[in-house]
Amino acid sequence: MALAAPFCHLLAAPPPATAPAADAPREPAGALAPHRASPLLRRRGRLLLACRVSAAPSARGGDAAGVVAAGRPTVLVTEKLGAAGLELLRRFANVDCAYELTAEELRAKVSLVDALVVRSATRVTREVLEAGRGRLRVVGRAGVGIDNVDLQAATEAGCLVVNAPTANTVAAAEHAIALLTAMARNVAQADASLKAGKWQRNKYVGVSLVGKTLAIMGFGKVGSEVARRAKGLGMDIIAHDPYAPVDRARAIGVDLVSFDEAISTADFVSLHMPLTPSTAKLFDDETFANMKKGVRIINVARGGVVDEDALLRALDNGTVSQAALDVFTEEPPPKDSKLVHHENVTVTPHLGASTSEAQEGAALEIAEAVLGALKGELAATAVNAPMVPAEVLSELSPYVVLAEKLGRLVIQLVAGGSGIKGVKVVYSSARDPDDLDTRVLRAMVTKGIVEPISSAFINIVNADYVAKQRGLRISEGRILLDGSPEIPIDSIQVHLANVESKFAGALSDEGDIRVEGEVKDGKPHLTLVGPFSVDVSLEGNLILCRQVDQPGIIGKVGSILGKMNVNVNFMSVGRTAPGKQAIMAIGVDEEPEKEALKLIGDIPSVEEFVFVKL
Ligand SMILES: NC(=O)C1=CN([C@@H]2O[C@H](COP(=O)(O)OP(=O)(O)OC[C@H]3O[C@@H](n4cnc5c(N)ncnc54)[C@H](O)[C@@H]3O)[C@@H](O)[C@H]2O)C=CC1
Ligand SMILES: O=C(O)C(=O)COP(=O)(O)O
Repeated sequence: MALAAPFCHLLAAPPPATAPAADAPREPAGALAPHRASPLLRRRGRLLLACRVSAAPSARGGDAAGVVAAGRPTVLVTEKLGAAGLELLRRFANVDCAYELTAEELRAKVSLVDALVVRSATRVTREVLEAGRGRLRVVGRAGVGIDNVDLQAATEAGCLVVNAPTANTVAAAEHAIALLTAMARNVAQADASLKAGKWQRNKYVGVSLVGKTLAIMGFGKVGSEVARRAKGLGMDIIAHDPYAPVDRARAIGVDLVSFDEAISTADFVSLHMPLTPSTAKLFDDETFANMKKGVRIINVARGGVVDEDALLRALDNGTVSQAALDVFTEEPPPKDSKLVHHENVTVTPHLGASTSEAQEGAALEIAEAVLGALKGELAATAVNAPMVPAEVLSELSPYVVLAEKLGRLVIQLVAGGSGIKGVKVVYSSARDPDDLDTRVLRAMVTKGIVEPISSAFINIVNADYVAKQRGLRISEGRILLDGSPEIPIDSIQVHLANVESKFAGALSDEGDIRVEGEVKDGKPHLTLVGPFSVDVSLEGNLILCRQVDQPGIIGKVGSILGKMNVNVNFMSVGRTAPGKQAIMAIGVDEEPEKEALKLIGDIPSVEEFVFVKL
């Protein structure tokens, strides 16, 4: 599906996949955060995509053309979503809601859709992403944890993964508190006992929370909200999180401590870290053995961070006196799971995010992100693509086009058979290098270089990955100019070192193929080929001719093209000195017939020429 929006080519490159950084709450110590609803909810009625990158029409506003102009995208939703989010998706896309699909059914369906929206129960494996290759461009996770999505495979396939990281924070934190208090007072067990006709007041004596130490393992969005709430219960809070900013903890009145200190001093341990290779089964026999005897554990994060067999052993030998679990390694857990049936364990079926408020919020948050991504916008919640702020993207938008065109041009100047290894992109700018984020531009140069010579489909998500796979080293350089930092970039040069060129005129004095472009009136222009200055719009197709500078050549070439019905839209001649070598750059709307190109080549003073499709 072709999309009309200006950034659709970005989705058609990335630092390594990283989870979005935790929101740093700034409220005073002890204050509870409100529900972190989606930007849409917060701005009531006005859809502002979290990362709007252009003046493209709003997805909710009157002009839906940005999304649907070239055909409505199709979105597959495989788990129940809040109604408002579904409604928003339906306004701009064909929505197929198909729940409880088998892996085989999912693979079949995914090949027919542009986007897939899931929650935690759908496993978006490499096979699923392979099945979607060529069409599937966005996976939206209506929630936080993206451990059910194979991020590496998505990146390789150029498929953007977005999540909804804020809408269910409060719900998850509230559920952790619910489990903490219910566990301490045996609420679930006492409820079951009373319903079974018993009255067991002595059996269900609980423990108090006030004055007890709670260790929060993973001090991100949910962890910090749990800390605030638990403070209100009079608990002493410590937290362990190797990546959490100390000031955020200090602002809430929480001490960040080492893993060992956290687990050995806490009466209650609440888990709030993501499931990653380094957190898988972090809570094992050894960890439990180092905990305070009789400790109580709450897990509203992911079952996989706990070795469930080890937990069962720790419960049986009394090291852990109680556990409250919302999440399991396998969901649903086996019916005869000893852990689930253990009398000292309180369980819920992954309900952390299941409040109506959180569901509506997450559904809207993901619908906005998916629709924005389908329009080619870079969502603020992209998980496997560079997080480039909206204003930066908006400012760089004409340079994005220029970067890709220069990449396309330079690769077509390479003589067949010469392998490209090193690409250097040099930005001339008066701006402080720290204020110029060039990741998107680098990705687009890569796209321009690799796409014409391969079947690879390259976008902002997978450009770096594909470049690495192909052994392409893309380096960047800066030329600092005096002048106004208002304009982000004066020119972009692309150099290819150690390659032969089929157009010797493009070789710089250092022997590399070199082209340079600028943005003029918002349009990409070619301004330098090798040592020759030219000025030609980088649109459509281009003929580059090298000749000895003399009168009449422009006329000869122009008349050949005219006779062949090829419209010349731009022409520029650059020369090193009068009467010496010159380069003629001719922009043409149509691709000239071979015969026309041959006739141009036959003009005696034309020493070489090349036709390039941009
Ligand atoms: N049960 C449910 O329905 C829900 C579960 N969750 C889960 O809760 C967890 C936390 O979610 P958020 O707070 O939104 O994520 P977040 O990304 O804001 O916070 C996670 C924190 O864990 C920290 N962390 C990473 N590795 C760690 C390690 N080895 N030791 C200690 N800390 C580590 C990170 O630095 C980060 O601060 C995730 O696993 C998420 O999937 C979230 C929402 C609902
Ligand atoms: O957001 C998360 O990480 C959750 O675990 C919530 O999962 P769910 O969307 O309820 O399947």
